[in-house]
Amino acid sequence: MDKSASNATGVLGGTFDPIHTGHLRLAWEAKSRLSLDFVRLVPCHVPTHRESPDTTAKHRLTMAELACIGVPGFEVDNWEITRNDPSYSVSTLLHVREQIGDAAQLVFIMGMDAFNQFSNWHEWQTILTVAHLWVAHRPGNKLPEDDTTEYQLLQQLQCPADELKTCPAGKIHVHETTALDISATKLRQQIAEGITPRFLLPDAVWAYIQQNKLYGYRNENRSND
Ligand SMILES: Nc1ncnc2c1ncn2[C@@H]1O[C@H](COP(=O)(O)OP(=O)(O)OP(=O)(O)O)[C@@H](O)[C@H]1O
Ligand SMILES: O=C(O)c1ccc[n+]([C@@H]2O[C@H](COP(=O)([O-])O)[C@@H](O)[C@H]2O)c1
Repeated sequence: MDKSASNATGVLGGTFDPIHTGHLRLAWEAKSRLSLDFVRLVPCHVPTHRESPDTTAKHRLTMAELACIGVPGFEVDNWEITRNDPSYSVSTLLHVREQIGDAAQLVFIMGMDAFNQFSNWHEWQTILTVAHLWVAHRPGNKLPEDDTTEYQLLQQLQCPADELKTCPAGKIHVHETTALDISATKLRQQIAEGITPRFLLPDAVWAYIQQNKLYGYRNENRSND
């Protein structure tokens, strides 16, 4: 069976602590521009590259699920969350590749901050044999410096978005995604300081944070939430 016909898939991995509009818009623009059938949001469990989040994997997974409700083609994949080993993207992408077949387009979606560290990732060369990279500019992030592996990768593999549709893996597109200066770090700080993050993340996610008192949310003196 040709599995490629309707399986063009994007993968957005993240800590999602919490998921926010910057993530969703990033995923949506990739899906829309590349006519992807699905985008899987994959919350990571045991990050290898940063401190473990304070928020439990279950909360981060639930918030991602809430964010995807009613968004056509968006799915949450609990593959990393249900495993106890380190969350390496190469393993996740090999797993997705097995599910969608060799011929389908597979695109790993990331912001420029993540791409700037890409050559430190576990088995990054394998990732490029399994998936394309869709790299979005992010406010405050610069293109890789010219003495870096990431710069060399862009020299060799960067191409217009449409070229990602011509083969299953191995190319990189840098996209002028709508600039949204939103980060989970800033949101966590704002919530702890009593500043409402409304409209920077989906209403359902904000309601969940309030109900579960995440990120130091306290409901006293909060009349305008
Ligand atoms: N506002 C944004 N615009 C474009 N890409 C983003 C944005 N926010 C996050 N991303 C990308 O989404 C992926 C997952 O990000 P992550 O879950 O770490 O969110 P974050 O906001 O960067 O979190 P934190 O501030 O905790 O590091 C990364 O590839 C990151 O570059
Ligand atoms: O596989 C790796 O070595 C690796 C190293 C750094 C980051 N990643 C992945 O990149 C994604 C974005 O990471 P972060 O820190 O921005 O949430 C997330 O899915 C991480 O698991 C993966």
